[in-house]
Amino acid sequence: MSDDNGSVKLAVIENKGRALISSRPLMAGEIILKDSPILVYSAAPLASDANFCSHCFRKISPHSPATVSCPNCSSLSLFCSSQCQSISLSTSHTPFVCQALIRLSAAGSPILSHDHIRHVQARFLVSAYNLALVSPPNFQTILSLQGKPLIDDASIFLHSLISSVCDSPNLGQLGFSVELTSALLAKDEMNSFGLMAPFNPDNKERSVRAYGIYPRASFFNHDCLPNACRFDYVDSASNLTNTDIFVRVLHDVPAGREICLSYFPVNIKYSERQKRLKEDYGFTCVCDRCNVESTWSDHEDEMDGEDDDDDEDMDEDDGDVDGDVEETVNGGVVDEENDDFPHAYFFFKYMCGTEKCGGTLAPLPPSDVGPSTTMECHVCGNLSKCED
Ligand SMILES: C[S@@+](CC[C@H](N)C(=O)[O-])C[C@H]1O[C@@H](n2cnc3c(N)ncnc32)[C@H](O)[C@@H]1O
Repeated sequence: MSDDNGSVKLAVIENKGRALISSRPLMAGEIILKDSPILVYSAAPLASDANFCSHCFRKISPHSPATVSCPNCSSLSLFCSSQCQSISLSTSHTPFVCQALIRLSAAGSPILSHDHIRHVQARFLVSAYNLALVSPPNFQTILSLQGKPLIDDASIFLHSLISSVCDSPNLGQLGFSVELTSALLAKDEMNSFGLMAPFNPDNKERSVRAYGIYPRASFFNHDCLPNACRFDYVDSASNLTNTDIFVRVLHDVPAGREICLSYFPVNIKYSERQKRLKEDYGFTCVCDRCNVESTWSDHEDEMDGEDDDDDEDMDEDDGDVDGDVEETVNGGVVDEENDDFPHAYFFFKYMCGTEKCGGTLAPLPPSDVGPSTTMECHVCGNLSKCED
């Protein structure tokens, strides 16, 4: 596999599976992958009022003259324009989806007494089975992604729920079963990207508006000191491509190097990162940062600007980052004053300084004259001058 501009290719790495590696030297800020989702579904609780388009997930006002609703489920599904409505009625919001959402949201529906996470999983399953009916190749792509099925109480409950709300004689031909439902849930958990609502400094948590499955971006492995991060522009990008994601490298990368994202904000402490990666992704991280931090005591674990109470909250006062970095190699660090914290430079240069943000900074794409010195935060979107 190669992307549009030939910057990454698919490889297999021992103990990691498929991975994306640079096929040529990459310049800081370069867009190495632009990916469109094959499935996007809402992260909102069922039976809640929609305040974003059910197709493109752009924020909308229910009172805007352009806003239209679904002719069948009315306020359950609003669209930002008749164009989105028309596309959606034959793709993501077919009669199959509409009827399932009406039933799931009806008073007395068994899902309504469950946690938000089950609502979102139910939405995902309806969307995924709909995809199987409207785009079998994309459905097969989802099944080809990483993720081992686990038949547990949650998947048994969700399968029986979906059986009771989804009507289609064609589902049987797809192999509709609790095994398939469990497999889909595993693929979603392992591979979906959250499309975030805009950053609001008053909220501690940045809410996820929708989840998307991106067939090529799903091949990025995790590193606790990533060399790339992904950007989305759900509210600001032009209609119908606004759910695309863009992956940019943080710094220059030589050819043949694995390109990794961090699966969560980088300012999370070692034990929490290991726990999440094990529980949610099924692996033990042995990246360079984890190797260093595994030798730290619990006290030291909290010394790099991490906040125990809030993963998203970078407490700058706790940071060891003081700019005393002597030399850098490829985004790595040589800090002569602090051998125990070789990644100080990463936090200094690539960690967003906006309060309560926790985002990663990447340079804007390079121009003909060279790399940009403006950094963009992938969470709050703030632009700042590069600090060296
Ligand atoms: C989104 S997928 C990434 C692509 C995946 N390697 C594949 O073969 O499709 C996430 C999965 O990749 C593997 N993975 C990602 N980062 C890893 C790492 N740093 N070390 C070991 N395995 C990793 C884990 O199996 C994880 O559940």
